[in-house]
Amino acid sequence: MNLQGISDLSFSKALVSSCIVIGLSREELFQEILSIIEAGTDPPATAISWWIYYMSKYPVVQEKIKQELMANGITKETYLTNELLEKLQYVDCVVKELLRHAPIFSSTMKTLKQNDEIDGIKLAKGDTVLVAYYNMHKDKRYWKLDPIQFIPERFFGLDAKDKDHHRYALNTFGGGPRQCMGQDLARLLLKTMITRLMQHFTFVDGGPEKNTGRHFQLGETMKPDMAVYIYCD
Ligand code: HEM
Repeated sequence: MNLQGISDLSFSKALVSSCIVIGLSREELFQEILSIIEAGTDPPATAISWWIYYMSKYPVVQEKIKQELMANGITKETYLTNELLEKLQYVDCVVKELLRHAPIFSSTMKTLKQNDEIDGIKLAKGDTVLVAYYNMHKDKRYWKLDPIQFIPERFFGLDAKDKDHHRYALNTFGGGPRQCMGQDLARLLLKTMITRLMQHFTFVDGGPEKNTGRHFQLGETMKPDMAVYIYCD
């Protein structure tokens, strides 16, 4: 799609007014809108794919989510509200563990605005640093429970061993002024989708040969290589 392609759409006039107000060119504003649409669709969809993969490997987690839904009176017919979702603490931890575990974006790049030094390594203004989220999320130095395992309980309850993890050990949405602007929406979206899907389905492992969990890059994010059976509840 190019600018010409949207010139007849009704929001075209609003677009031009917005450009004037915020001081962006029409082209720049258009690119901003495109990046929000792209950033807002592919990453959550990838995250849900990974969640389905992990659920197929960890049936006990699915069972616990379903138990939490039942304990809160949530059935297939229940209309999900914010108040209801807020009660689902175990699902919260599943989302957190998913975002720790899944390599949706495995890293980000940052350019230094001033000279610095990290662990004795001298860095100069203008240097580019790769921040490897995925490595930090799986680094045994920062996690008390085995970081390779999918364990939502590490964040949950009185005995949550990794509740007070190093603040940078879990960094799915980046940091600083360019961190993900959609992170609250993404968490809400994931929690809602997980709850809805668990009301209706159970995911079963398609076997080690097809349901490998190896990741491959497609578009901007890392997708899972998976094959699961889906049973309607
Ligand atoms: C699970 C879902 C998501 C993940 C894992 C994710 C992750 C990220 C990451 C890692 C960055 C780069 C941060 C950095 O370099 O410091 C980013 C940027 C961004 N994200 Fe997300 N994101 C998700 C969902 C969303 C949603 C739902 C939206 C919008 C509706 C969104 C909008 C954006 C935008 C606009 C940026 C660029 C910010 C900038 O450059 O100033 N993201 N996201």
